[in-house]
Amino acid sequence: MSDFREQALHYHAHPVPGKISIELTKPAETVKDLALAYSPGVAEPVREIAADPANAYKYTGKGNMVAVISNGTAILGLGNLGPLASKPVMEGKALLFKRFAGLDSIDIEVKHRTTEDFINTVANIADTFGGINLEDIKAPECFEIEKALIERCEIPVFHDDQHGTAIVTAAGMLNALEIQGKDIQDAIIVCLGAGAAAIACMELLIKCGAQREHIYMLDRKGVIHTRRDDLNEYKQLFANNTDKRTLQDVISDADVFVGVSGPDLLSADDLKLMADKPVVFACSNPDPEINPELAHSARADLIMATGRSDYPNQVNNVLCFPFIFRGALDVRATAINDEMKIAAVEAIRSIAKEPVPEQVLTAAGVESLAFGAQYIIPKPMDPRLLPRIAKAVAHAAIESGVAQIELPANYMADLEA
Ligand SMILES: NC(=O)C1=CN([C@@H]2O[C@H](COP(=O)(O)OP(=O)(O)OC[C@H]3O[C@@H](n4cnc5c(N)ncnc54)[C@H](OP(=O)(O)O)[C@@H]3O)[C@@H](O)[C@H]2O)C=CC1
Ligand SMILES: CC(=O)C(=O)O
Ligand SMILES: [Mg+2]
Repeated sequence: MSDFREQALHYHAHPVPGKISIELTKPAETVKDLALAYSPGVAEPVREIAADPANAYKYTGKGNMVAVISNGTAILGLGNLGPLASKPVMEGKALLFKRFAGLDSIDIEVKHRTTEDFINTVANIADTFGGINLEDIKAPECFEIEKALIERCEIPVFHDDQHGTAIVTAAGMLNALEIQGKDIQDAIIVCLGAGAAAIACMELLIKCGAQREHIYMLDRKGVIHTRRDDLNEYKQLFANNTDKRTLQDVISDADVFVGVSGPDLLSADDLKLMADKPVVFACSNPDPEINPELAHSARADLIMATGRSDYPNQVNNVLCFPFIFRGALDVRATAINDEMKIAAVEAIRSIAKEPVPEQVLTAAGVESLAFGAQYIIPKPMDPRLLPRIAKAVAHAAIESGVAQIELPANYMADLEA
């Protein structure tokens, strides 16, 4: 493990510190080049944009640029370690935007005193970008922040830990339940965690058919129930009228466990209490709520997923955010709405049921992958994710009335071939 720690630190430090840099898209070698790129030539697009702000999409990188913005209050499952400490994660998200969707992305870590300060800072710089990906901002402030920024910004604002996680969780969950022969409408669901990811995951599972009264949500104080007087308005939506108080109370005979809380909070004994053929998504990063080896040794009839790349079934928002922004930006969507989110869920789900390309097997280092307990969801390096999700999302944006331009003819056709 310490070897892996050394490798991770070395990866981040060499050959240059960090994971992203800026590249030029125009020649800048000659006097003529500089006259076009800077003074006097740059004045021409300035005048065009001043006359019509939409020209920023024609003459600048705005339309292909996403800002990854955090205040570092919920860095993965590591907690509130501040804005600067979140920078490796935010650079990582920028790397993933570029690698998987060709989107330019820059990380911005914001130090602030009040939530209003944060909102003002982001709203005041929003026009620079084609979209804003909020990241690792803790609940409940994240809900107020996202709502205010959606109202104030003309570009899509998307809190990835809420909606990216929810989309991937829903896609994986529907597939896992199908494999286990269970219907989401009947499933008893335990959600450990009641923050950004938890609330959004459960709301989307409800939109996909789960029954709100079948969901038991827990925070650090235990089960969220109607007699608690310490619940914020978001937790209140999941308050059960129940006498159950502990994880052990609610996990007995549960069909599903979703962990979006912290490391090692689910024991093998807890797992043994679950119903036959359970589904366990232990999504806390970097360390899941239960170690997969421990979980599989406790239950042979289990479908297990984590947020990590080094185990089967990676339920991680990387399967969503690069591609949903690609589709949204390509039709200049003003928002990422529920229709676009559901389109992403269906696109992700369907890919897992199809034969897996050779290059994915090679990248995953396995000989075969087929829809089943060890493969409920596509791998992030699957080249079908980009065209399929982006296209589904762009069409959903057009059909739901938030797109500002039509899709180009044959959109993504070369990548789908
Ligand atoms: N795999 C993936 O794609 C993703 C995984 N995650 C993971 O989900 C986790 C939460 O992230 P996020 O929602 O953004 O963070 P938040 O800070 O918004 O929420 C954290 C929640 O976890 C609860 N929690 C923490 N420790 C415990 C504990 N010991 N027992 C019970 N509940 C606990 C907190 O309870 P309380 O309300 O009482 O403080 C809170 O409700 C992280 O580990 C993160 O890595 C998040 C996004 C994506
Ligand atoms: C994956 C991710 O966004 C998180 O763990 O916070
Ligand atoms: Mg995150």
